[in-house]
Amino acid sequence: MHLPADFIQKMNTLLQEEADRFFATYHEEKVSGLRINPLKISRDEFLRICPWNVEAVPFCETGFYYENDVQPGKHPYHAAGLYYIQEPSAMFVAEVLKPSPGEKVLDLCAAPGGKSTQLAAMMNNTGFLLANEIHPKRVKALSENIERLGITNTVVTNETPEKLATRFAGYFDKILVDAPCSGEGMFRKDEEAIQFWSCDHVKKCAEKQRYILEHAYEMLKEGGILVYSTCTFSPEENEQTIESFLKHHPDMELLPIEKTDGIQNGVVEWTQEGLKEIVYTARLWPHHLKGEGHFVAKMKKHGPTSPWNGKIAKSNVSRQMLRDYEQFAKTTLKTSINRTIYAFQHHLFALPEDCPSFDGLKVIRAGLHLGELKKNRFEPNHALAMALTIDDVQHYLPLSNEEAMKYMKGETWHTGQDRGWLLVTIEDYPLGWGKETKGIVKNFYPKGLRIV
Ligand SMILES: C[S@@+](CC[C@H](N)C(=O)[O-])C[C@H]1O[C@@H](n2cnc3c(N)ncnc32)[C@H](O)[C@@H]1O
Repeated sequence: MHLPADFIQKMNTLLQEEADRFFATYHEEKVSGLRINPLKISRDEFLRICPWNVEAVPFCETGFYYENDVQPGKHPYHAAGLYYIQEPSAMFVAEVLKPSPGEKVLDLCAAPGGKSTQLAAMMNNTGFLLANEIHPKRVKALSENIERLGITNTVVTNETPEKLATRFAGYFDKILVDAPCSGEGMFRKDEEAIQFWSCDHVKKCAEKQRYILEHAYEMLKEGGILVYSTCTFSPEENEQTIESFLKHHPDMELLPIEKTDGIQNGVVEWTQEGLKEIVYTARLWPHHLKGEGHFVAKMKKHGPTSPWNGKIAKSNVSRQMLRDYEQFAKTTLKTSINRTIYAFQHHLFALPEDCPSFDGLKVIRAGLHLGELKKNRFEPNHALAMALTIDDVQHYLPLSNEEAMKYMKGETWHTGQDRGWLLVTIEDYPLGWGKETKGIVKNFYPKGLRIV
């Protein structure tokens, strides 16, 4: 691995006698992790069915290390949303924000969704999570991950922080800014981050982070909590970004983060003006724990903030649309969806609780995508399958691991029965829909997700 000379010099100056231990980690193997999805599976159940050797991540209750020679991302359990592949240090960030069920939460820089999926699970799919991503390509991956993990309390948008701030001033209980950064902490995993790195890039990232934080501040309610994180080592993007933000916002208080298992304090000497409380922030270093580099700061807003004065979204579904959906629900489901139902053209969505109106925003996913009305027939969406359990449906088709791989390739099934919509499952966890007519199950696994 060829590290930039300026980076080596900078880290030597910052770390001094620790530098050798730090650089030695670049000769070690990367660590790989997955985080189970408690919306679908418990820790004990996962350990019962898990086909690989795994070891608990000490600073995240739902996190596990796995060995580098296995590929959990290719197993049907991944397609069933039982876990999310995530770099272990990154798992600590959502643990610091720790939203509760029923809260209003914003993940401002959310793609591909590692932290959003963790936050939604902590909220137990209740309340309202806005997962936003500015990049139009990256937002698709975010939306797919929200779907795969069976998340129903989340609206995914593709907006700038500025535009969101005009709509959500004073709205959120909790906000995460997992900022775009120079990615120094990911050099072991991501060669591209090395190619991109320069002292100038670090400076530009720091400017961008300040702009994003300003808008996050506007959207936080009085008493609200803001967590800022990066996956870089540079003080300009970490201690100094936070020091400068706090200087401009004296009503924001830096809160101590509890540190265990090798997590270190932020460094006062790396600030510009010697802010003592910066030790409350957390640094995750690859030479102190099993994970890559991360920085996390937690802050509380004390200043008076005008309460949000926007509108709540109302159902716009016609009687006919509702009748068509109910016809499907009566024959296929054993559960009812007790949320506001909203139509975008022919598509129906079940909105999160007390969902604000999002007219005029670029919405990629509005809560749970129920399905589409096609010539007075309702066709369920893959997202609905992913949010159900076998107890929620009239009929399901249990598959073995080998059969599940065939399903994910798009194969049809001969069953000899005629039961209509079936939830296709592995180990009782949904993989998608099949429609059984005259003995044959047509495959509704989305074409874009199929394996070749
Ligand atoms: C560190 S990544 C987020 C990772 C994500 N939170 C996760 O856990 O999967 C930072 C994200 O910020 C986005 N971003 C870049 N510029 C931005 C800006 N000006 N405002 C908001 N987000 C931005 C990037 O496209 C990128 O997806």
